[in-house]
Amino acid sequence: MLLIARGVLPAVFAIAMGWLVGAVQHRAALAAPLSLMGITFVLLQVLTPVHQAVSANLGNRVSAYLNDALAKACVGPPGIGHLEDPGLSEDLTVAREFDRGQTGPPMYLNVDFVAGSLVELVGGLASAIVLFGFTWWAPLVLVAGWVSTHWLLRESGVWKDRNTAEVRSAQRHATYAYELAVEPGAAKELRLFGLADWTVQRFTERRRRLFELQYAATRLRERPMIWSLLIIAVANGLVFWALGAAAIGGSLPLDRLVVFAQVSIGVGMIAFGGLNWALDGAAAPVAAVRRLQPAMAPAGALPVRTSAVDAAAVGAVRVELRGVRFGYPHADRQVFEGLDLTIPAGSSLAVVGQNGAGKTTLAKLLCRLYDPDAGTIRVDGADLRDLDVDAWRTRVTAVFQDFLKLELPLRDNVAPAGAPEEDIRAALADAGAADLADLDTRLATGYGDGTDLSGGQWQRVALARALCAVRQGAGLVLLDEPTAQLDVRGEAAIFDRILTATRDVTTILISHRFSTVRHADRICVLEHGRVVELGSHDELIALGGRYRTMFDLQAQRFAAEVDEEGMSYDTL
Ligand SMILES: Nc1ncnc2c1ncn2[C@@H]1O[C@H](COP(=O)(O)OP(=O)(O)OP(=O)(O)O)[C@@H](O)[C@H]1O
Repeated sequence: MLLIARGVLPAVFAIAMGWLVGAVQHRAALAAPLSLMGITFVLLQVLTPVHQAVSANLGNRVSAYLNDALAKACVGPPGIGHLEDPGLSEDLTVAREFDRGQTGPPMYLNVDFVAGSLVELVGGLASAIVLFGFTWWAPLVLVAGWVSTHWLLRESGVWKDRNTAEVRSAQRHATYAYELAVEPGAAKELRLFGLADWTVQRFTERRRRLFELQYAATRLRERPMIWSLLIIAVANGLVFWALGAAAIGGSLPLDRLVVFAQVSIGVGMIAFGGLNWALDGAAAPVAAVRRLQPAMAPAGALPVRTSAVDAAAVGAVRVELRGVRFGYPHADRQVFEGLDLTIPAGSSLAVVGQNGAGKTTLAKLLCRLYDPDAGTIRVDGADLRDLDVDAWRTRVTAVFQDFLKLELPLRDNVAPAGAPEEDIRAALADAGAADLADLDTRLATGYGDGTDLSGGQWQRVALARALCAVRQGAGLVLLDEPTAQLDVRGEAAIFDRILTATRDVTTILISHRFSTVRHADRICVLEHGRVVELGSHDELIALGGRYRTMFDLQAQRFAAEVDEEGMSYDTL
């Protein structure tokens, strides 16, 4: 309504002006035409800022809708393949970054442009309708002339090529360099390794490339420009010639001439303005989100079998992997090529192997973040794919290497889904973090009551989260380098407590530290996607194979340590 009202006002103003001229000519009363002119003028002034506010609001709502839709598309799938899929990452960048204003106006401005341009379109059409009062062909000629500019100049649209791979890739790199520059996480090493200038240069280069692409797309191409000018000149020449001829011939009185001359100019509002460009700018993130939604769902999907088994069991879990084959999507290398492994319920298994051997991938498969390409993973005899994913995930818990640091109070970091306070405190104590902070202290700086933790302290919190989940019923615990950031003293002390706390559940410990590994009931050595050795520490040492070699290598570098207080640590 607002849009149409604003659009027709210029035509109404032209009519009022003609009425006023006629009234002056015929010495009639001026009050009515003057009032109409006044009201129209005031409305024109008032409606513009109102309209801008409404369209900015609409733009913000569109942004919020897109952000919501993207968040749901990312979080919705039960697996995580869609977030690690290189084929989706460029769309993800466009969809995520659209409102930062780096690659085009933010959504609220785009929507304002679109709304403003639609007002002009309505205004031009309203003028054309009034012009029918002069003659039938004049508005048709003018509208055709001005509409042709949309078609002819469309080719020069700012972001006509916005969705090309080159634009998206330049955009992604520019964003990456920008984040490196502004995020605190990268600040230390950027400075230490002298990368600050490189980052700025990289950002500037990518931005320049984006501007070049933008300019190339914007550049008015000569031929369509000349055609546009010609068509518009001919159309306006014809109409104004006809208006002049009619006025001179006496068939068009002055008041009508004033109206028709004004609306003839007004039809020009239809011309190619910011509409196409703004529509492109507003449409690109919408298109990216709409492409992502259907693409992400299958990439992160975990097929549900019809014969779903209830996973609401309790106690330690028995895990069996048979002939498991797995490769990450789009990767040319298989991580597992027929992995066989059995982990009895209530036992602890340490997994060792070189970097990239697949230890973390094994943990991801057991959490069912991915399904194997072939083979089966059975828990307590049931195929993991037959279990309800959410129910299974209440039975498995993990500390990953890149564990989550929630900007929430310590209490919520330990029990994100809630747990009795005594369990939270006990879990913190088991992780050696009993005195870390008050449970209600927010673990983030930048808040009045917040505090940040050291790397090792954060690791204890992540450990406490897993141990708290054990108290809530998890039967399988995956610990991926759970003590990597702890000091030797802390590690030795905590490890015993972890073993006690996880005594009744099945534990899989991934570690390069043989001082912790040796405590596990059994140790498995992963190599080239297979188990090459399996047994207790003593058995594998006696075997004299891969484990023995790795153990001896580390043993040469670590002797029993005695600190300044005379305490000795069994580092190996
Ligand atoms: N998201 C991913 N997409 C593609 N390939 C991946 C992905 N994550 C891991 N890989 C590859 O899978 C292989 C196994 O990785 P994984 O992280 O399981 O090794 P790891 O044994 O845990 O290594 P580390 O000891 O360094 O932690 C590696 O070759 C790695 O490059």
